[in-house]
Amino acid sequence: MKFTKMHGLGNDFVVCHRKEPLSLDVFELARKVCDRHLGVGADGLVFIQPSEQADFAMRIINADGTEAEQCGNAVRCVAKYYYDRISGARRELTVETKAGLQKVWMEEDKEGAAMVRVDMGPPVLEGRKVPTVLDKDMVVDEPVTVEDTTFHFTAVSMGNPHAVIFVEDAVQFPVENWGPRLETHSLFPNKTNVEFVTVHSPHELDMRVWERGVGQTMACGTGACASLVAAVLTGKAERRATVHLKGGDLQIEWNEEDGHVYMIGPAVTVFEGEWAL
Ligand SMILES: N[C@@H](CCC[C@H](N)C(=O)O)C(=O)O
Repeated sequence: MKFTKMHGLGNDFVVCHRKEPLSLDVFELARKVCDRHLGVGADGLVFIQPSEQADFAMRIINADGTEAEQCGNAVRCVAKYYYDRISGARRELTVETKAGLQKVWMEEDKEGAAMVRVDMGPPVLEGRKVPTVLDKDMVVDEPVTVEDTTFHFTAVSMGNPHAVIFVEDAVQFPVENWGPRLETHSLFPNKTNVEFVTVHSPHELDMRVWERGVGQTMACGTGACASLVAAVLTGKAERRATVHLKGGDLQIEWNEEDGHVYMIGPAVTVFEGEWAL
């Protein structure tokens, strides 16, 4: 199986372009390929597949073998892959994901990294649709208790679930300690991605993430979108901000006119390889 190793701000993927579906267990394959000691090493295995509605479809399987509905950093990577090899000079592309159709624009290259703009669609805020057991219209600043510590979270779905928690200092926050316990808390029957966020100014946020099915990663595109939406909902930020992540910055905008969230960030190709099936 030929693959390309790619990353978006250090959130890394093994990208595989298949015209035919693989006849083997792709979830087991993801676990093996993503293993950082015994495999290629990645946060996820991503398939580019044919689509009837878009230029191509993307499927993302987390390192633990669970499938996610959406992945912002992977969308930028697959768009770069398709643009470099397939689309010719066409800069506007469409991608089908489990969370819906997305429009992507290839912007200028900066020092080897393509900048990619993605329409991530509207956030879903209804408590019943965001996979929590809370039966509310919106889940904003709700308490969640782990042992004797209570956090307050805002639930935002960008196709995949996020619990955004505002903290004093996201950069120093012990993500590895609280992340796994919040990811698997009984409030989140489908588990959740967890973002720890500090708002420095209405246009600047620090974010650290514990990703569902992966662990702490260097960046999360959908997490950055969810964090800005949560910061706007709680009156902490304006609709356009820079989100600083471990791996670098994303520009996020929650557009007032169409209600969609737009993300701009880099996508990088690292190397090509072949995995013996
Ligand atoms: N890194 C991603 C999100 C990947 C999926 C996530 N782990 C989930 O299970 O929802 C991003 O950049 O959005």
